[in-house]
Amino acid sequence: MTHAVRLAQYLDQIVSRHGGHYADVGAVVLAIAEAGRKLARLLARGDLGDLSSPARAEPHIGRDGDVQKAFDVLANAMLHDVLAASPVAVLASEEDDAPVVLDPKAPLAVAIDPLDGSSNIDTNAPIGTIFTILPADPAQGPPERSFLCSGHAQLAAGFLIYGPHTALVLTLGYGTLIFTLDPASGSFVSSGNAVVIPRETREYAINGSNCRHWDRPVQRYIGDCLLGTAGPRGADFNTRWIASMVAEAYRILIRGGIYLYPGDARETYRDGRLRLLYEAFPIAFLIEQAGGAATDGRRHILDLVPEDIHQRIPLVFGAAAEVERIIELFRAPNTDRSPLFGQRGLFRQHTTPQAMRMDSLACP
Ligand SMILES: O=P(O)(O)OC[C@H]1O[C@](O)(COP(=O)(O)O)[C@@H](O)[C@@H]1O
Ligand SMILES: [Mg+2]
Ligand SMILES: [Mg+2]
Repeated sequence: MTHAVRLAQYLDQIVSRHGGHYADVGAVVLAIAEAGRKLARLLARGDLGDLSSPARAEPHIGRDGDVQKAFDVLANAMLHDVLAASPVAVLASEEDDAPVVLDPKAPLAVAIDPLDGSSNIDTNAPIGTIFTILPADPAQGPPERSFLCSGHAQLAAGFLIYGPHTALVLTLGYGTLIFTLDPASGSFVSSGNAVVIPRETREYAINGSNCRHWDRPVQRYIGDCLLGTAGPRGADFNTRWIASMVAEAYRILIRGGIYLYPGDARETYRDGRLRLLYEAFPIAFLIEQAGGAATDGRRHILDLVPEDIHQRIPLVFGAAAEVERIIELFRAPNTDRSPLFGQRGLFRQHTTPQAMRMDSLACP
């Protein structure tokens, strides 16, 4: 039997059970939660005025074609402020080209996606803030060095989700817990029960508009799901796509499922869309601590080491049995091909994804 626990209490418990070095980690988590509380209050107003508009008159278009919104910039500035007053040596952010040194003598490095799913600000769909906390590299090297280590180095990771309610999903390596914000008291409170993702699922999330660009193993996996009870899976699948990874991850933590943002044949999407350091690493840590799995198709996400703080990575996470199935399809993509993607199927088989053309689509 577990009891409701406040965030600060939980962090104290971790310190007393697992060591004093978690005190600094706890201070950083509380600082991020404080910024999240303020962001949630702002978003709850609804009318954000210019905050949901492009950040500049000459819109800054990112490498993936995204326009940086004024709210992306505001969220980044708010997180910088709280983390500058925390034991953080260096901060990397999706919104900053290079890491920013805060307190060179401090023990921790933090990487953030200040606003995930920011294309959804106007639509009232859930969006969030993702973070990972790592040990700072004590050597006086270039600031990015602290971030160029494997995902196993993470001391803590989490995300805030700003939806119908605000919640903080957190792991310090001792299970994944969800803390819900009580707007009356301002406290984040958890039931104390660790989250468990079922191994099996019949629900997947992927941006299906990119199907003609996908690599064969992904086409095969989705094709089998689409065939439902008539196909090799022998079961009907449900599909979801919110275009906000925190919202998809939250749903998977609550009721299971699998999320895919694979690499594809488009020039700028060979490595997918999501960033290894501040999107894939924290989500993989949270999902694995909840009994799920995360891969780029071939390797475990947490085994990877970024070469660059903004490096992208194909990302598949969620129900462990489905993630294993995807890894198996990448290992042996041609065995027992799905009829949906065969010669007379929905998508004709091409030797390379680049060779696929629109005229190869034939609606069933
Ligand atoms: O618009 P697409 O290609 O479907 O991509 C949506 C994905 O991109 C993201 O919005 C990327 O995150 P940012 O909003 O932080 O750039 C994910 O949250 C989401 O799953
Ligand atoms: Mg993001
Ligand atoms: Mg973002």
